[in-house]
Amino acid sequence: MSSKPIFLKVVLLGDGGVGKSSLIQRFVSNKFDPSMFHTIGVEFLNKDMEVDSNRYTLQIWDTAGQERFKSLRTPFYRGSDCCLLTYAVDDSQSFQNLTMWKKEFLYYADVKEPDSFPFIVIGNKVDVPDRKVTPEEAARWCEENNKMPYYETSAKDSTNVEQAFEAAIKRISSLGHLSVSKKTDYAVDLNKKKQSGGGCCA
Ligand SMILES: Nc1nc2c(ncn2[C@@H]2O[C@H](COP(=O)(O)OP(=O)(O)OP(=O)(O)O)[C@@H](O)[C@H]2O)c(=O)[nH]1
Repeated sequence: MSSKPIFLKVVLLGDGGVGKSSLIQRFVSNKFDPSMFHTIGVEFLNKDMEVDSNRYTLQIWDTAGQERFKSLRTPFYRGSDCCLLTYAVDDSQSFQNLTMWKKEFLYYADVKEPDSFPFIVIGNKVDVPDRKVTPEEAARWCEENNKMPYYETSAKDSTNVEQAFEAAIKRISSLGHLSVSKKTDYAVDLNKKKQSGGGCCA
């Protein structure tokens, strides 16, 4: 096992309300809050993980999906090792917007080689019975977009949440992105900034 954890910056993008904050909360704290409020700007949380006998520190950035917060989130895309494009399976529009989210990320993160950048696609809220996006549709989109790995998750009941983050690490590794020297100290610690009352970092 490696002695020092490998640091990776992971960013979640997707429409407002698809469950990005909830997925992160489930992954980091194993909790689910049904009254989660919209994120303003960005925030991040760290989580240590072991995959294939290597230790990692994931710095997971939660971004505000609502359009009005675009200028607050885009400065934080740079330096990302992986982007988790997230939609909700009961919200067709959020699935259709994946192409927009991918473009936004590639542009503002200033990715030089888009075809080999590690993306993962997450279809969240799979616990909801009334789904609007089929797994086949999602798989097709992923296939057409450099064969991005695809996970259907539920932050509510924990389905596939850990697996999706593990897949992110494996995707980074398989696309050869682990060779970049990693620093643990460059990110600014931002306070929670939910509309529910936390400080705002915008
Ligand atoms: N049924 C169900 N509800 C979920 C799930 N994940 C999130 N939710 C609910 O969906 C709503 C929005 O969740 P958030 O995590 O705030 O969504 P977000 O993508 O972070 O939204 P923004 O901060 O606006 O970008 C909340 O009421 C959550 O409780 C899930 O897996 N299943």
